[in-house]
Amino acid sequence: MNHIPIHKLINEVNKLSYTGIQSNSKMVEAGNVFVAIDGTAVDGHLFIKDAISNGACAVIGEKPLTGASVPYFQVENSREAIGLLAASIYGNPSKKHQVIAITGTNGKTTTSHLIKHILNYVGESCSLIGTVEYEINGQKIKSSHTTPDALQLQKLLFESNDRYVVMEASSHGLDQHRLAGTGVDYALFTNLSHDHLDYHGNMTNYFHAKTQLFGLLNVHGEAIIGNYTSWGKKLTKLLKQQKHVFSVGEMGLDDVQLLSIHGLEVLVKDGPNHLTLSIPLPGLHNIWNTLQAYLLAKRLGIPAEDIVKAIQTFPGVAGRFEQYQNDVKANFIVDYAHSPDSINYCLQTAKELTKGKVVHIFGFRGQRDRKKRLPMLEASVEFSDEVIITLDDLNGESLEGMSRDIYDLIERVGKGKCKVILDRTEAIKYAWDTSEKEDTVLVTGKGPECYQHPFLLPSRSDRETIEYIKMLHLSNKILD
Ligand SMILES: CC(=O)N[C@H]1[C@@H](OP(=O)(O)OP(=O)(O)OC[C@H]2O[C@@H](n3ccc(=O)[nH]c3=O)[C@H](O)[C@@H]2O)O[C@H](CO)[C@@H](O)[C@@H]1O[C@H](C)C(=O)N[C@@H](C)C(=O)N[C@H](CCC(=O)O)C(=O)O
Ligand SMILES: Nc1ncnc2c1ncn2[C@@H]1O[C@H](COP(=O)(O)OP(=O)(O)OP(=O)(O)O)[C@@H](O)[C@H]1O
Repeated sequence: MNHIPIHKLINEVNKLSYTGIQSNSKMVEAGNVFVAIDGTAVDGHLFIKDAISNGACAVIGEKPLTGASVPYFQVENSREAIGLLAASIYGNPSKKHQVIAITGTNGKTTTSHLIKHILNYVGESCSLIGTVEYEINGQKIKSSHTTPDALQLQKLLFESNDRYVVMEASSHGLDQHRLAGTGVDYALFTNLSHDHLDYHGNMTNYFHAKTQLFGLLNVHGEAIIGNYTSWGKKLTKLLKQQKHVFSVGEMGLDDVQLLSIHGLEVLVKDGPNHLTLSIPLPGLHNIWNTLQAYLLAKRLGIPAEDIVKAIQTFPGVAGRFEQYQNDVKANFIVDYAHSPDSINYCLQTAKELTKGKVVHIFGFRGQRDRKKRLPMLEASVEFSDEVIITLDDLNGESLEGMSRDIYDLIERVGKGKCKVILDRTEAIKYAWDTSEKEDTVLVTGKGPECYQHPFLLPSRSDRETIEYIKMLHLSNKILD
């Protein structure tokens, strides 16, 4: 246990041999060390007795304990202790990789996929750990969390034989020390805007959680900051004294400076050089994501011309401004936006691409940051011609409560533009039926992911619904 800072040790031991670590008493097996976590829902210290009766040979926790029948290590932070212990058990696996970790409210997934694509393009192997999936040694694994818990993360790092690991560091993950014991070589910050305040309480705490990533940087590690928001500028200022900081932005001081935009091409200044980059996905937000991936790749030593070519061949990410064009009806776009800022960016992008009207279909995720519902609707009303409010996952929130909230918000900021169709598939069908060829329908929510509850049409995701309606149309069936 000499790799974790121990405050107090009860029932001293000379040498402890153990068979594994567990933070859930129900999963403890003979010889495991049980780590008690004072969690967001329950206090794991309440389950110490259960863990011991299930065979725990030692316990780690934060709170004073008397009368334990096994050694008890009292530490400052149990979640951090798990990470440090797991890293040590697996032989500090982050050291065998170049670890690139990305944080920020939006853009983590897109930027991480871009980076992996560039690395693969130049023949490097790269693991990916993030929202859509984990990919280790070329094998895809279903993702449970954007940032896996400390035990799983260290296991993935251990199993990976890839030279590079690019991972998303969510604010929950950082706050819960899921990266403890991970040395980071490159830490990226994309942006910060209103999200997850149900967990963090306010923007200052949320920002603070994000900044923790930079404390994990190795001595020669580099910070790559999106300097295009006020939070990015604040972070640059904060880190500039002690870290190697590089930035993308609109100012002369930025290492990669955006000079001008010409459709899907941008002119940028990279040090003394000017170059033109083709941006593989529409929208200003994707310009920033691409420039950040470009700068990171430059810092890795990849020649600019290779990066430019790699970016041109980027296929995009499922559900991130994914377009479904057809010959008869509107252009449908499915997007993962679920914050006011991302809705803003997506709708403005859709508007720029559309000759006709822009219709926005979305809902509010149940049991998540209720304070973002109003600014989400405000953004939607401001940038679209028609808004259709529907359901997202309720996550246990009552349908009555959600409906009440929807109608209250429409009453406040709807400006006569909003229509409510609670069945998500019906909402999409309505937009299909009423749209014209020159219109755009933006459907935001879970992108390619399935919704929890079934809707009227036999499809589980927005993508499936659009494909189903298109198929119905093509086969000329009439749906009542
Ligand atoms: C709110 C939140 O983030 N919770 C995460 C947190 O749970 P927790 O430790 O606080 O759990 P808890 O239920 O309070 O229990 C406390 C402790 O008691 C233990 N226990 C409990 C019961 C028992 O009988 N015995 C026992 O030992 C539990 O195992 C736990 O160790 O730590 C767990 C281990 O890392 C996570 O699995 C869990 O994620 C939950 C499932 C979750 O949904 N998290 C989401 C919000 C999340 O993390 N999302 C971000 C992305 C966000 C985004 O950008 O969109 C992510 O990285 O995925
Ligand atoms: N740089 C950006 N700035 C603002 N919005 C963005 C940016 N990049 C992407 N978005 C928007 O946010 C959505 C989610 O993007 P992405 O999945 O890349 O971000 P993320 O940080 O991984 O999100 P999450 O944590 O919710 O998984 C996109 O579908 C798009 O609408």
